[in-house]
Amino acid sequence: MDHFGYRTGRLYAEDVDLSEVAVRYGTPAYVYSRATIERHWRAFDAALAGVEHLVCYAVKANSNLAVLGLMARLGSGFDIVSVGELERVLAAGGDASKVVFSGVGKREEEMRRALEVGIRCFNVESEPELEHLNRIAGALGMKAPVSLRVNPDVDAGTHPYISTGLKENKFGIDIHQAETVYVRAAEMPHIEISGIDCHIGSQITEVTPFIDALERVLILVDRLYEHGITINHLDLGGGLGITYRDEQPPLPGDYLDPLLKRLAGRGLEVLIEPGRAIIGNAGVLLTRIEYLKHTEHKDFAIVDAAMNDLMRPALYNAWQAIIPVIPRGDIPPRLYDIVGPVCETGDFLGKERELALTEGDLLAVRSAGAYGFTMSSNYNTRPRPVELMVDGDTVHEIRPRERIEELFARERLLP
Ligand SMILES: Cc1ncc(COP(=O)(O)O)c(C=O)c1O
Ligand SMILES: N[C@@H](CCCC[NH3+])C(=O)O
Repeated sequence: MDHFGYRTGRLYAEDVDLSEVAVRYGTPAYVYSRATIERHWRAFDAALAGVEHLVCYAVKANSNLAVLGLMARLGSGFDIVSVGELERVLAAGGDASKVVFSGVGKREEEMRRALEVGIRCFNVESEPELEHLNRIAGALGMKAPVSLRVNPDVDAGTHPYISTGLKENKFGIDIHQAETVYVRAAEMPHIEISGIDCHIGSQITEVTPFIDALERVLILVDRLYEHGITINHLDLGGGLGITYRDEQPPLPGDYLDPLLKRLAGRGLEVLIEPGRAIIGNAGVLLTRIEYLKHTEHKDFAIVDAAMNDLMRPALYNAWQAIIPVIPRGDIPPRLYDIVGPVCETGDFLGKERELALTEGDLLAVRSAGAYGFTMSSNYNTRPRPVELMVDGDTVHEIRPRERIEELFARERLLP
């Protein structure tokens, strides 16, 4: 459930008319809804209310400081993959002791900074990384809290580019090797084993892969007890999908209940790392039609947003709903490819969409809150869009549109 919908023939975010937003702030523009973000976060938190838990929002999904600040005020934890994300969390008022650090390639300075600020846990993804962390923590005279991210070899049934829990993926430690690595970790003087972590992929719309992964992880937990290794927390990762088109992913409670049942009586704290399911449907990308181009074979709506602003369609052939901000009934619909101005054939936001359009009309690309702005670029020297947060009837400009001069301000001519 989100807070976007039509009122008197116009698309609103909460109590704000998006056609007015487009006039005031220009297009393209990312618009997020605070009420939607908070509702989604609370749904995860409530689903875990019966156990000790921490919802660690996956910062990569949308890392604007205003978004992170909302999470911090809700008491959220954070899943980060770089020191850059860590600094954002801290700048937004996030609590370092609620941060978990994932990622296959953590650099030395990143580990050091994370240790210094006292993060909750490192999700270690390989044995060399573990050894490295042990050395760095030792040099600082500290112990690093660790969970190993295990790769359970489970098919998450998602796009191959966003599946992470298959044995051929680069992520995590093969579940069959994890026992040995845990035993080694237990012998390392500057490593403190805290938990076990498992993230199998993104945009997962069934519960079964999560259950399969958990069952494999629990076998490992039992074997670790036999070695005298105690696990305090279980990090179930993120990955719950959203409705882009007609997918019907489980609600947070329906996804977590069967997992909690399998954990009953174990006394493990539960961590989760949702990103997309919190922020994905809490954002839209507003764009205006520059030209309608009719060829013998196709009709194109050329809009002012492009693949550099929203990369998912080009990168994954992802389908995201594209709807008019002010639907019109005065002309018949046609099948349009909605394309941007970038010089790439892959620069499309949607293909073969049935829409009634004229030049100057506004469109909203839905489900753009997650992996939208964070994956954007300046390709073709295009300033990235303004980001706006709607809160009731108020609009906050949470990142102004970039200015062209800023894009090359750090570059230098040769002498
Ligand atoms: C380690 C880790 N945790 C959490 C997430 C968040 O995933 P999602 O946005 O699908 O919930 C990701 C991204 O897939 C990830 O790599
Ligand atoms: N960027 C991907 C999700 C990747 C998740 C990161 N592990 C998407 O837009 O669907």
